Amino acid sequence: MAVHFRLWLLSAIVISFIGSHYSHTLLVFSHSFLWNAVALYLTLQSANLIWEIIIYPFCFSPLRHLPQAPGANFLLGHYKRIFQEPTGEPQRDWIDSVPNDGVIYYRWLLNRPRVLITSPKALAEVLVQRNYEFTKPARLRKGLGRLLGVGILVAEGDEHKRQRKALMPAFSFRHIKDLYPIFWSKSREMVQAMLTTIQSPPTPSANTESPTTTDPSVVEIRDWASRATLDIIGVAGMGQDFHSLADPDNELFKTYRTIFSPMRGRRIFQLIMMLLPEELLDLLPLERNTQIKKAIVTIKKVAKDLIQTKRANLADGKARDLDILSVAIESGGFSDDDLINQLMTFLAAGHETTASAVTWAVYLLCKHPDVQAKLRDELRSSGILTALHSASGRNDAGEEITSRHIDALPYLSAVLSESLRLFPPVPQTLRESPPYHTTIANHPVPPSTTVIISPWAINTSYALWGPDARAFNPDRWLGPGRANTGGAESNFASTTFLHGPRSCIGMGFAKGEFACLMAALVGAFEMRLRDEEEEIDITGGITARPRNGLWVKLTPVGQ
Ligand code: HEM
Repeated sequence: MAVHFRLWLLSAIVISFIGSHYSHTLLVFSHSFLWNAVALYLTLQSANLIWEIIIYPFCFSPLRHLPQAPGANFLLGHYKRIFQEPTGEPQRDWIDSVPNDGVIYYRWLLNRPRVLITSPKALAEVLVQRNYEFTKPARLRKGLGRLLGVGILVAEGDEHKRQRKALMPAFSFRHIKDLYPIFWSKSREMVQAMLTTIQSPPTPSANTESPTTTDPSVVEIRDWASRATLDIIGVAGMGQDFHSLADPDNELFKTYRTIFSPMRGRRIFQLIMMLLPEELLDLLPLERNTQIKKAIVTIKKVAKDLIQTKRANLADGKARDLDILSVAIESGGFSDDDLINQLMTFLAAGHETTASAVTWAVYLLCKHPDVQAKLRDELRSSGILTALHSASGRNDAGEEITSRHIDALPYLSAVLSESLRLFPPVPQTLRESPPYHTTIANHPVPPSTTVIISPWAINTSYALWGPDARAFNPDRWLGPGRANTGGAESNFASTTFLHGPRSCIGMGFAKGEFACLMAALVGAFEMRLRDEEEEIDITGGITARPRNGLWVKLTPVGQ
């Protein structure tokens, strides 16, 4: 759009200039260069819009021959559904209802093209074989970079490869396994703090966002999960405890809560973001802009302090750590500004996602009390409950809980895999085809077309998961050879963490902390929804969440 704008403006100026100096037949307003240029620019721009919105999509685009989602409007495309429904929901429907062989075509507002990837083969092509050809769209990079830092999440090509290589040691298999005692001790801290809260009279800061709750045993799960995961990424990823579990008024936590909370008019804001030139968007006097600018100052300050402390520790010759920050500093590949950006990325990407996973797992367990009870039985017979409830935090054998104990719980693993399948915390992500004509699954795709990867849709596709694709069935992950596949034929049937060189670098970290947090929650409490009949309204930008939070009634259980 920006290129076209400049191109048309330049053409109008050049034609007006030639007209006013050499050939008056080119002029509409014979005596004014300026008016002539304006008239020409508007004409060219209108012609271009008619071409882009109507003529090209309906008469020339090769995408018009692809299987198409039904119900499009002449000008709005499929945008009405996309606007009204939770992220990924229309795609979840289309993937099952539109016969296709790897891709589906639909149209965003003003018929902007979208190619939805549906088959494992096409996913492998875009995410693995040709990963660096299909980049993140510039607008997405700018939007993410603004909030999450210009770090590994938004880097492309060789720069991405370099950053990933430098950071990988912090995510090695062995190192992640060594972090389990931290995950477990924070999980215990969380349930102990919850226990204290539900046993004391309600206060505004204990049951946050709870204007209506009078029952102290009802808590908002997402809030607690976010505090726990923020503390975990602090301790395990950066060597510093933010203490947001102990102090819900912690500034960093409150900052993230503000920027990640579902905001009024989010869809409208997103729409403005997509349509306005980025430079203009930043200048608008919107409350959201003010919030983000304030948040960035706070987060950058925290990141800067972390770097200074870590550098001082390293200079004092204190023991070398393998946390993300130490690894990044010691790689020597990042300036201080780069480090701040990486920390911003890991702080946000590393806690909001897992908090979302915990929220949805608790939701599913409330909806399926039989599964919840069976899981608690497994935890009890493994000795985890003893460790959870004992003052020392050790099990009957006097051991502290490590990856060896958590990884030996097949039903826990099955429940979590099934929950991550049905409610992937990142419901959708985008790519852009290269700036030349290409193909996906042998179908022609025009330059710079937006490509949609929808874990929300793929993970519940009937074609990939069979007739019970949308049911909560942890048992599908049990039995020989099923622990990693859930019985699906392809690894690409689940895209919760994506695949390939840009898959989630924190997957092992996330799975470890998720398992510990859920083991502690289920071990400590019997959980029921506050309103059993309430339909959950899903919202979310980067991560999916219940619009009004997840309010759960907790009843403490013994060993
Ligand atoms: C259940 C929890 C999580 C889920 C579902 C999740 C999901 C994802 C997904 C889908 C992506 C790819 C985004 C894209 O390319 O469009 C991603 C990337 C990433 N995630 Fe996670 N994530 C989780 C937890 C974490 C944690 C705990 C960390 C850090 C400790 C982390 C750090 C990152 C980073 C740095 C990237 C960018 C990787 C790259 O581009 O090379 N994530 N995550």
